[in-house]
Amino acid sequence: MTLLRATDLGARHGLLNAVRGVSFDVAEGEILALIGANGAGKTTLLRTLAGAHPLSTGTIVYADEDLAGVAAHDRVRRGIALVPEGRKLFPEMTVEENLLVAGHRARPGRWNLDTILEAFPALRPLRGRLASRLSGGQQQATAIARALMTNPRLLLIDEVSLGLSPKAVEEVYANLAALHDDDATVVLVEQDLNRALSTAGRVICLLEGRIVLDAPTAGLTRDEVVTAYFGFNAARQP
Ligand SMILES: Nc1ncnc2c1ncn2[C@@H]1O[C@H](COP(=O)(O)OP(=O)(O)OP(=O)(O)O)[C@@H](O)[C@H]1O
Repeated sequence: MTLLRATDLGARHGLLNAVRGVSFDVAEGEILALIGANGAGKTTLLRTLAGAHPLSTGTIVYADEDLAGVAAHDRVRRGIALVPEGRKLFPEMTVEENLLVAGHRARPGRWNLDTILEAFPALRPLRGRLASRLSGGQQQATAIARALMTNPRLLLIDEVSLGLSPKAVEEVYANLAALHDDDATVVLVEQDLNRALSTAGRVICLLEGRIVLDAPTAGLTRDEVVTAYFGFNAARQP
C-alpha cells in the first residue's frame, strides 16, 4: 500500500531551487534511502515532507490525505516524525525529559518510555544525563528514540551516521533493523553509500535537486549508483 505519494515537489531557498520536480512513492513498511552529494537537496526534501520547509510546487499525499496547509506539528499527530540534521535535542534537558516532551504529541501506539528503553537498552543508564553531555552516537539514538515516542507511521531520518564513530553507527543501524522488523516505514538520508544500499530496499539519488535514480537496491550495481551520484560515469573518465 502506498503510504506517501510526492508529486512534482519543488522547494526553494530564496532564489535557489533546491528541490525540482521531484516525484516518488513510499510504500508502507519500506525502508527508502535518499542519497546524493552535498547540496543535492536531500535535507530540504525531507523537511518538506515533515512540513518544516514550504513547498514551491507539487503535492504530498500521505495516508490518502493531501498535506497542503497541514502544519508540522499536525503532521506529527498524523504519524510523520523527523529526526533532523544535527539531532536538535534540548541540550539542557535529560535524555528522559527529551523523550517525554515528544511523548506529549504522541499518537496511540506501542511506543512509550518503557518500550523505548527496552528497544534502546543503551539509553537506560543515560536517562538522567543531560543531552549536552551525550556522545554523537548517544545523541542520535536519543533523537531516533524521541521520534519513536510519537508513534510514527513514517519515520524520516536525516544524516543517520554523520559524525558517528563506527561502533555508534553499528548501534544505530541495529536499532533501525529492529524497527524494520516492526514494520515501520522509514525514509533515511545516508552519506555512506554502502550503508544505504545494505539497509534500504529502495534508493533514490538526487542530483542538483532532481531525482536521477529511483530503484530497488537488489540488483543495483555500485557503478550505477556512483554514476547517478556524480552525474557522470566516473569509471569511464580518462
Ligand atoms: N538555509 C539555507 N539558505 C540558503 N540555501 C540553503 C539553505 N539550506 C540549504 N541551502 C542550499 O540548498 C541546496 C540544497 O541543500 P540541502 O541541505 O537540502 O542538500 P543536502 O543534499 O541535504 O546536502 P548536505 O548533504 O550537505 O546536507 C544547497 O545548494 C544548499 O546550499
